[in-house]
Amino acid sequence: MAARRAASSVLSRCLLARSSSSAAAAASPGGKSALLGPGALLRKFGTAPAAAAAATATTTEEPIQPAVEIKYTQLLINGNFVDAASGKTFPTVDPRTGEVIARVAEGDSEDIDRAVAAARRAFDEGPWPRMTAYERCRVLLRFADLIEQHADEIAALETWDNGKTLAQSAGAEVPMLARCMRYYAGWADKIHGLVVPADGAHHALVLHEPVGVAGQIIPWNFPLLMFAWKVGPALACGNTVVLKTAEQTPLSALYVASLLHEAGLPDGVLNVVSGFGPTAGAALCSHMGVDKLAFTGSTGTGQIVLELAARSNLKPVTLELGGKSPFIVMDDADVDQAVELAHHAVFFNQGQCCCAGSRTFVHERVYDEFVEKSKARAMKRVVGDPFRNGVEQGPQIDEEQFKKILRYVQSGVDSGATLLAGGDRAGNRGFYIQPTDDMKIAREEIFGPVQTILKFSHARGSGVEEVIRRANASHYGLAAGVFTRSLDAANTLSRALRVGTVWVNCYDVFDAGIPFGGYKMSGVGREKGVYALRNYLQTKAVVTPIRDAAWL
Ligand SMILES: NC(=O)c1ccc[n+]([C@@H]2O[C@H](COP(=O)([O-])OP(=O)(O)OC[C@H]3O[C@@H](n4cnc5c(N)ncnc54)[C@H](O)[C@@H]3O)[C@@H](O)[C@H]2O)c1
Repeated sequence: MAARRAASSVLSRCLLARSSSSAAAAASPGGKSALLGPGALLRKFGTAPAAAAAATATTTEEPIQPAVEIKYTQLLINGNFVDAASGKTFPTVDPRTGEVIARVAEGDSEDIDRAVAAARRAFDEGPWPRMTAYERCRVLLRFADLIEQHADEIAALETWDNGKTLAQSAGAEVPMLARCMRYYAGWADKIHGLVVPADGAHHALVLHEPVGVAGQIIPWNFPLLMFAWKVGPALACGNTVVLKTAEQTPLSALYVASLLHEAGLPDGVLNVVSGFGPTAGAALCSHMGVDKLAFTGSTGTGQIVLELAARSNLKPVTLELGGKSPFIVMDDADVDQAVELAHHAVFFNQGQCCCAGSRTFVHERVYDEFVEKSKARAMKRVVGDPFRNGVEQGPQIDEEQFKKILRYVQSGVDSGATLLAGGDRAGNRGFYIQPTDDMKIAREEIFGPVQTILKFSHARGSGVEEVIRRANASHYGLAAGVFTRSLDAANTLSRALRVGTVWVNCYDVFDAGIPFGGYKMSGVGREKGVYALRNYLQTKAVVTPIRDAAWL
C-alpha cells in the first residue's frame, strides 16, 4: 500500500483528552481540553514509545528517490557559486531517513563580509538601482516564468530537503513563489513619492529611495515562500541583498537564485550564504555594511537579531516571529466544516507553521462533538513518504524538532494527563488529560502536529468576552481563526483579537497582496502586500524655494 493510513497505526497521533467528569473544571476558563498530537514519520528519530511505534509503522517502505539533481551546493557571491572561505561544508539531511542529501558550503563571518562587499558594490556602482523600474520589473517577470518552467525540480528539491509533501511543494509553494515575484514585479514601476503642499513658496518633494544592502535571514519551514516574501519586495525597490538561508534547508534557495541570474539579475544583487545562525546569521546582523535587516524565525532568535542590529549600526529590523494562534469555533458553527478547517489550521506543513491554529477554542455546546470528530479526522490523517501520492503529512524537519514536540506532549502528561492511544493498543488507546490554559502546551509554540482543544462558554446570544480574553492571553499575536455563521460574532471577534491576521471561516490564506505579521512578540512590521515595500524604502524630503510661483 502506497501510504499507510493512521487507522492501522493510530499511535502516530495520540489523543489526549481531559476527563469529562469535573464540573468545576468545565465551568472554569481552563475548561475541558483535549490534545491531538504528534504524527511524525521519523525512522531514525523515534524515541518516545508511542511516537516510535508510529514511526516504524509508517516508514518500512523504501523512500522514493526524488527526480532532481543537486546542482548547487556552494555559496552564491557576486554572481558566482564559490566555496566557503574556510573550505568547510555541512550536511543537509533527508528528514525521511536522516541520511545526508548533500554537503553544502558552510558560510561564516568571512563569507558574510564577501557577500556584503559584493552587495555594496552592486548597490553603489552597479546597474540595479540605476536601471529603470520597468527593467527591474521585467527581470522579476522573467524569473517567475523560469520558476514555472522548472517547477518540477524546484518542488522535488523542496520536499527532499524539508519533508513537506510534494503535493504541497508543487501545488502551493512553487506557484506562490512565482505569484509573489509577479506581484512585486508589478510594484517596481509604481513606487513613487509625494509632492507636499508646504507652507510658503517651497517645492517639497518626498522621494522613496531604496535602503541599500538588505540582510535577510529565513527559517526552514517554508524556504521558498520565505525567499519570495523577502527577496521580492527588496529587489522591486532597487535594493541589493545578502540572504542567509536556514541550515536545515539550504538547497532550494540556491537553485532559484541561479534562475534569477538566468533571468538577467546583475551580479552581486542577490548573494546567498548557507550556514548557521550563531556564525553566518549573527555576522550579518552585526555587519556595519548592512542597511536593513529582515528576519523570520523564532521569537528568541528575533530578540538576539534586534540586539545585534542595535549594537552595530542601528539598522532597522523587520521581525516575523512565532505564534500560538487561536482558532475559535462558535456554537452556531457547522461542526463538520469547523473540524476540517481547524485540522488543517494546525496540521498543515506537519504543524510547522508560524501561524498554526494550535489553540482550538470550542464553544461548550459543540465541544464534545467537535472533539470526537477531530479525533476521527486526526486518526484518518495519512502519514508517510512525502513524495507519495495521497500522503498528507511527511516527517518533521529534524531530530531536534521531533524530540521537542514529544517533550511538549510529555509535559501534558506530566501535568496530569492520561494517554489515550488507539487501534492496536487494545484497552490502552491513549491518555486522558486534565490540561488547563495554563499548561505549557497551551501557551508555548510547539511547532508540530499537536492540537490543543480548549472549551469555552458563554450564554447563547450574549457577548464573547471569555473567549476573547483567553485567546488574547498570550505573548504572541500572529493570527487567529474565527468559525461562525454570525456576522456580529465575526465582527466583534475580528476587532477584539490582538493579532496581525484574522481569518473568518477560512484559514491560511496567503495572497501576495495581503499583509502578514504579528502583534506583540510575534513580530515587528509587515511582509507581503504594499506594506512590505515600506521595509525596503528610505523616505527623503527635498525642499527647494520657488521663485515667482504661479500657484502654491
Ligand atoms: N512570523 C512569520 O512569518 C514566520 C514564518 C515562518 C516561521 N516563523 C517562525 O520561525 C520559527 C521556526 O524556525 P527556526 O526554528 O528555524 O527558527 P530559528 O530562529 O532557530 O532560525 C531562523 C533563522 O535564524 C538563524 N539564526 C539562528 N540563530 C541566530 C543568531 N544568533 N543570529 C542570527 N541568525 C540566527 C537560523 O540559522 C535560521 O536561518 C518558529 O518560531 C516560527 O513560528 C515565523
